[in-house]
Amino acid sequence: MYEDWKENILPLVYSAPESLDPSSFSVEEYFAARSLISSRSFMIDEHHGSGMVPLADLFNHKTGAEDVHFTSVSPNQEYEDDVDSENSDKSELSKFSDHDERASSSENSYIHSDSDHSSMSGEDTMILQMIMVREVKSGDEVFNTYGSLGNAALLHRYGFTEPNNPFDIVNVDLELVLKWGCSLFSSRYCRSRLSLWRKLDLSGCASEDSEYFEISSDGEPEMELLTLLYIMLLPDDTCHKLDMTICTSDKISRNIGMILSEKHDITWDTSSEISKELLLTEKVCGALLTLADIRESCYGLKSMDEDMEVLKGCCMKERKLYHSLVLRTSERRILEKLRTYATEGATRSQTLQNANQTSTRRKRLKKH
Ligand SMILES: C[S@@+](CC[C@H](N)C(=O)[O-])C[C@H]1O[C@@H](n2cnc3c(N)ncnc32)[C@H](O)[C@@H]1O
Repeated sequence: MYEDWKENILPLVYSAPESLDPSSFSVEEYFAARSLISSRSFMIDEHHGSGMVPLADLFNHKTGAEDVHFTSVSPNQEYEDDVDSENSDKSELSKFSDHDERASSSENSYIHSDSDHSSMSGEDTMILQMIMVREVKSGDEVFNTYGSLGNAALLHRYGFTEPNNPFDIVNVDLELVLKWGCSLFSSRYCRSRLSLWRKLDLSGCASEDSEYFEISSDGEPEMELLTLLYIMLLPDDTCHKLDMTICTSDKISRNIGMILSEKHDITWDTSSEISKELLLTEKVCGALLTLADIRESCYGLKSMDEDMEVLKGCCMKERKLYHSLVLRTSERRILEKLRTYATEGATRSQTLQNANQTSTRRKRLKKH
């Protein structure tokens, strides 16, 4: 953004220093103007990109409970369609920030033009319908929804958070996972395990300058993270075997599934995907617990209780403090759930291992 300002705004100010007050065109002013626009812009379509839509940006956001809904329709459809049967061939309009790659590729970030009347075809006559989809009492606020967004995304794009947001997540950077790995193994070891993981066609979520994994609001980590931890902790011989299998076959998921099931003495259904249960070994669960601690340390020295205390005493006038505390405390609650998830996973893994050992012993006894 700074580069944008330097390239586009600064030359403008230099070109007309008498008529343009430089203080109105400072980098801070530019950032403020950009946030105002991006928090109110919509993705129109592939052809037009993002833009302002007068009136559609009137409404504040409520998660999963919109009162008003936007759809774009062709003029012919407008009078034919029944307002209640809105879903079939109309398209959705949603808010999005033009900085975010995920948002720009997510389903509800576009007005999906129906093919016959695409604005790309030159017919720029799509009509925007603003439809009330709920009863709203007179005097009550009418809400739209900007999508299924966690608090970090809401704060980053729109400058606010929602308490008890069911779409909240915690991001764990790949860098942080590697930091954990390098505390146990050499960096060469970690790099080779990471490259094996990549050979399985896996990756984290990508943002501008980092790769990360999501922990959902109920504390469940992404499959990709579990697989990476699992591979980091595999014994060398199993790892080598996996590497060889990957190099000689294209049925990657099936192969890793077979190797894992072999190791755990579990019957593997070749048509099924690798399950989280299979990956949740005691060691992987231990790694999750350490990762939760490392991630929590990013919040500094204040404890969760201290944060909650400050939040309780914080009024809405202190907007920045309030929203940063809602974000912090909700993320820390998710990390707590991740710990519970890992602890329960470790117990299940232990039980499964004990059961397997008992059954192996019985089989051996029968043979004798
Ligand atoms: C599209 S505008 C919504 C109309 C808005 N009230 C305005 O100022 O134009 C988006 C901005 O409204 C504010 N906003 C929207 N929903 C909100 C909410 N649930 N709580 C607090 N602020 C909200 C945020 O500042 C956000 O950047």
